[in-house]
Amino acid sequence: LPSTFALAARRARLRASTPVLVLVAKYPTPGASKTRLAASGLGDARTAEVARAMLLDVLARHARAGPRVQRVLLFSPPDGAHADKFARLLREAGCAEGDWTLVPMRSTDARSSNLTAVLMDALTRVRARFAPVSTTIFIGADAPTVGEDAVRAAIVAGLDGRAHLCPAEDGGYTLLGVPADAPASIFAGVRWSAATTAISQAARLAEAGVRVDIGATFVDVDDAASFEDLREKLAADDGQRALCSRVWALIEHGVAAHAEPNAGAADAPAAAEADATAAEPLRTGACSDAAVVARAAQAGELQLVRGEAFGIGGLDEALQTIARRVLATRALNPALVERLRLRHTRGLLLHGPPGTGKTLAARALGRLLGCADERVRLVAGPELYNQYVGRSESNVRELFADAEREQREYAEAAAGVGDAGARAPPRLHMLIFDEIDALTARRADTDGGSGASVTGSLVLSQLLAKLDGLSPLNNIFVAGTTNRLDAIDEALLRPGRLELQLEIGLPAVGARAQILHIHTAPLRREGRLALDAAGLDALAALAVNYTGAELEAAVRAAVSRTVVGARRGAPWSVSARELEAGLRDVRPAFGDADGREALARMCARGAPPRAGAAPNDGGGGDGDGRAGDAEIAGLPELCARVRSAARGELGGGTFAVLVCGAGTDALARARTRAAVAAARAADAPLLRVLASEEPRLLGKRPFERAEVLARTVREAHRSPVSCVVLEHVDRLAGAHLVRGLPPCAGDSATPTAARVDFDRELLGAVVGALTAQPREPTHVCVLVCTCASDAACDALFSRTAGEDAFFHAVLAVGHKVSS
Ligand SMILES: Nc1ncnc2c1ncn2[C@@H]1O[C@H](COP(=O)(O)OP(=O)(O)OP(=O)(O)O)[C@@H](O)[C@H]1O
Repeated sequence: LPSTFALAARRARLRASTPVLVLVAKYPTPGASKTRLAASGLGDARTAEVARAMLLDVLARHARAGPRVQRVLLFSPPDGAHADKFARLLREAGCAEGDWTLVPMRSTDARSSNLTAVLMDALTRVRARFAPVSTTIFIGADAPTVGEDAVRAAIVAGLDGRAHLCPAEDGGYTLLGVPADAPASIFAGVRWSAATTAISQAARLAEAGVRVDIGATFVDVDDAASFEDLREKLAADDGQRALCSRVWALIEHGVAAHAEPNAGAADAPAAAEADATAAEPLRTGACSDAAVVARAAQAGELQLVRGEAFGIGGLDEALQTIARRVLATRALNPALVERLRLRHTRGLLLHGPPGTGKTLAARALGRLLGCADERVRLVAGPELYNQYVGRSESNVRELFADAEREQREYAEAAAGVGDAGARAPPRLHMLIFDEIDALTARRADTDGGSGASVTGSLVLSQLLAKLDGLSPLNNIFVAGTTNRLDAIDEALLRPGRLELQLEIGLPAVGARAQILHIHTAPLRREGRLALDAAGLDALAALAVNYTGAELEAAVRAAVSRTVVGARRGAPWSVSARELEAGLRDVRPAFGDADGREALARMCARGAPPRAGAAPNDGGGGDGDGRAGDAEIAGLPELCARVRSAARGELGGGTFAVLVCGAGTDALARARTRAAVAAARAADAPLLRVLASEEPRLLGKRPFERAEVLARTVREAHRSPVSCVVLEHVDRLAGAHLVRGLPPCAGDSATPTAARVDFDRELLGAVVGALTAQPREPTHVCVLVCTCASDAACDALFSRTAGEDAFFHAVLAVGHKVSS
């Protein structure tokens, strides 16, 4: 109760105080503002016009904000001449006398261009001038769509002592409401003009003990891409268009930026361009409470980590998890980290199919960690190998050398020996091992001590030694990417090594739309994309199982098609038709193209040897189990069940079908046709056919065959719906006939009949494939198996007796399965 009263009293006090809205604005002088937008082909004069129009819109829009709100125009350059110019702008915007108070921008230190100093000073002066002040809300002139609702939300949050932060789409922020109790130091150490500006600001607020509400996201215009985003937003929203009438008028009169912008950097309130300070890693600042660890990781702040700011689509959740696990402790003061004996997460392993953005995500993490590009090293696995004895291991040691040297110098300086200049904590280095499986294949898997395997093992041992030896100050972060988690030596995955492991799977439909949006952005900016967002969404729905890299390739293919198809000199733009054709040009690795070809070959094998029959007509059937194959009793019903299973009507999981039939050639063919029909009924976007006579299986040892089978099924499970045909499952399981013992005169041994036996390893692999369930509970995998001999079929059933749930559907072609 007392605390409830205290809170109510504070609220009442704050309600009686004045909220102040501070617009940070730089005068739109040609050549001196929005340099990146100007460089994008718009030119200095037009860019200044855009900047001016946005400033006028913002002034007019917020002049009408709530009656008790004080409005300050914090202007730069801060001289008398510009004060007059801004006064004229205010009149031009239709503002009444007193709507805005003109305050020249000033910084408290010699570096007048430092945005941190500018904002700290502004906060202190505003609080002194309008005391008592409740919330101080900073906005910029580059975000004309930031509205009254956002300002109101900031004022309300301030009454409860919370900050309110509206992110920009590029990782910066467009509005910050600072509550009355927050110190001005919340701006110290913020990384301005970066894709991590918003999260860095949120981390600083958390360190100061201020909770943050994350508000709506707005466009912050500073380059061609964001200007185009603004155009799209205004075009789609009548209300916003009316409130941003000046900038819209310019857009309507054909102002457009053209060249490829420098993506990724962000401005926080308008004057961010003026900030010349070097970006600092996220580990400065003072804090005194271990609870800040929890605060830094609180969900609100993590919403600020957006893949789009790094040109990554569909990986927001993965990036937020990485940020939570990796950034939270690194946002703390190193001294506190030492006192609390905290150990940062020092390693990350991203695994998943090729081309899904694992390397992109690892690089984005480097930027989130404030690692300058020269301190991020991308190492391709095989690059480290050297034929000379010991060279490969020394290559590994060299990778760590710089970070270790900096760490040593710091430790020496702290102990009073060595160079005193090295007292600043060593900066973070990042190593990204691409295809780390090449480097660290499981030591047990390396075959029998060949030269290569011994080197691989030594390289891994060296890497493990280096990871274990990293000093507690943790000035190095190691990330690995792989397509084969199963091939990674477990020693590498232990805590303290690559302890955070995340799967980056095939992108779902929303993620595919985002990726297409990212890769078509340059076309859109150039006015060469004849497709809106809804069109891209429709395309994404078509591109089932395409990875990010394949979507990018499809866009490239569409551009080539359009350019080739366009008449010489005629204007061209990429349409939905070309993008669809581009998708068809790219064969997705997790698609059905290879499977369809294999199925067509199977279909040809299944055709009855009838004179004049087309190879693909399945002998009087079209192979889909609906119209033809009438002579195979039960096939239409089987196909109907498969279809319903593939649609998810029977729930997620593995759905196995066994088609048996042997004895005569006609039965064998009918069996093959039935399997093809069942596989086609599944109509799965991922289709694989594995036959025992497969070239990739021939001549292979049982464990290698088992591995191919396991990998095929594992990959199939990545797709929402998949179908794997195991032709001759009995042979895949290594079925063979064991001759019986004949009765023998004078011998006590009982005579036995011939029986079918299996290779234990292969049978294990087949049973494993039949029982394995996709990790995603909604994914469906249809396994269509054929069995080539009655005896093997019976044996397979007797082997799996009690577990006949293996086969959810059995079609016995021309004979009766005994089980
Ligand atoms: N999620 C994504 N968003 C945007 N682009 C993507 C995405 N995933 C992949 N791409 C595109 O594909 C290219 C390759 O991606 P990346 O190298 O990160 O994949 P990967 O998963 O590391 O592949 P590999 O396992 O083969 O190394 C990227 O440069 C990018 O253009």
